[in-house]
Amino acid sequence: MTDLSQLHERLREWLPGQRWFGAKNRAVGAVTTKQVVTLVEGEPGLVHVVVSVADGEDYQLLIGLRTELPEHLEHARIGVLNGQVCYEAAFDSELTSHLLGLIAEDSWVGGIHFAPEGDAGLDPELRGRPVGVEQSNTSLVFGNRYILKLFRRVVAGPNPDLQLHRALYSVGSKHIARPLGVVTDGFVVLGIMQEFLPAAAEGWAMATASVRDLMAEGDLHAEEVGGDFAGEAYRLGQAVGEVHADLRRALGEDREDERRLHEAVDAMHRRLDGVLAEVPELDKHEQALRAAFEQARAEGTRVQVQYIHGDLHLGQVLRSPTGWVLIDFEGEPAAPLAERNALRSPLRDVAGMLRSFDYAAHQMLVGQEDDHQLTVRALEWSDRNREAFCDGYAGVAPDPREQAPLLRALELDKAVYEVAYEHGNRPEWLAVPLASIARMTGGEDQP
Ligand SMILES: Nc1ncnc2c1ncn2[C@@H]1O[C@H](COP(=O)(O)OP(=O)(O)O)[C@@H](O)[C@H]1O
Ligand SMILES: O=P(O)(O)O[C@H]1O[C@H](CO)[C@@H](O[C@H]2O[C@H](CO)[C@@H](O)[C@H](O)[C@H]2O)[C@H](O)[C@H]1O
Repeated sequence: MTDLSQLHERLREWLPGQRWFGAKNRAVGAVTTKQVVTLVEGEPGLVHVVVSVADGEDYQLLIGLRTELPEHLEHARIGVLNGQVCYEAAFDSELTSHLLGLIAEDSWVGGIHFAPEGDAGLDPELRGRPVGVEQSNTSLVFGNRYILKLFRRVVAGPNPDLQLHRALYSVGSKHIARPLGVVTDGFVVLGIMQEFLPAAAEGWAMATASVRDLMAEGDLHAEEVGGDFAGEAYRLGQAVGEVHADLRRALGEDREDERRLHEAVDAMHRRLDGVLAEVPELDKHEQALRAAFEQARAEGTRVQVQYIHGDLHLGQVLRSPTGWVLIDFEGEPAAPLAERNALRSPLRDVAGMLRSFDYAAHQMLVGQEDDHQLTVRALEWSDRNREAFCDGYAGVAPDPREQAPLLRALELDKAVYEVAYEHGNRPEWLAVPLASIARMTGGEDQP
């Protein structure tokens, strides 16, 4: 095994600068190497590495090795090891192309299995380029036909993204990208490859463009402005309802049960405890949040549970020419695997999407001077699209609005998660979930 110990100190500095690194708001302790596998020998070389950071998180790295780094890869430099430059290999298409070849040829290298799914029939010759978006993981697109997502934080156990894609594909779901390949070391799913949808637009980009149109025409209502999103929000609601039905069909569901409601509410309080300890700005909302959680318990709504997406928002849905497609069934990146693999209420996904409409409408106001007209427009856009989404969902599944206290508690619980997420990843956006909590509970900090 290549000795990477000379690189550990450098990785301690480099890791927190990566978008996908989960422990950004904590000091990184010692870094140790768990596994090193040489995937490509020679110049340039490619090694697959799993490192542990001191607080027990494991991360997957793809490290390129060259004696000299060309100018266009300089931004990817990590450090120097035995006279060779080490760098983030995801940016080097000369190296990433090997990954597709390994999957297409169903290969084993040093205990790692690169396998095609079913009769995928992959073309091994396409070159890979990284997806240019901020991500929790790293995705490579091959010739606009395949997309390989390499999970950065690796956790042993069943991978919900892979399991749920396989299950949905097996029942012919219209709303997923076809699974085409998997990379695993037997304990951990390291990556999954899917059909790439080149003509698809991201829901977040479409929704925020619609909000921008509305803001530019401050005197008009949402339905009077070009780029109204309500028709798409309705179809998205239908698609999410259909995916939930497909997941029930493929994997079953569990009966309604009051115990589950208590467990769900207890988990909301526990999450709040954790976030309060990290983010003092949330203190003033504690009482109102706990009251909303308890109201859901008191209403005693019975909770039907099943497999769900787990982290549904407008950045996880793509509008393809034939309809909405849901991606990334991994669940919340920071949640423990057991929780991400558990059966949960489908209202959780509905709540995630409702939060996202609120985000799309209000993120544009962050850091701006208060403008009453724009604030009213943002609320109007959010209400209109949230209703349209619920109408679409209710056309194919039980109407989520019939369980209003639980839905509200789940939305607030998601907003608490977002407070922690923004605090750790995008502090300048912390105001977005905090203002939503204030609006929903009638508290301070309302814009
Ligand atoms: N099948 C696909 N076709 C086209 N683009 C995709 C596809 N899957 C993912 N993407 C693009 O890659 C981005 C990241 O994918 P995602 O699975 O959400 O990764 P992460 O878990 O890192 O957030 C998405 O926002 C989308 O723009
Ligand atoms: O897409 P990921 O699985 O990485 O999800 C994480 O990052 C999301 C941001 O990229 C974050 O979503 C929050 O911001 C979105 C806008 O950027 C908004 O649409 C979502 O509603 C909001 O929750 C997500 O929470 C996090 O898990």
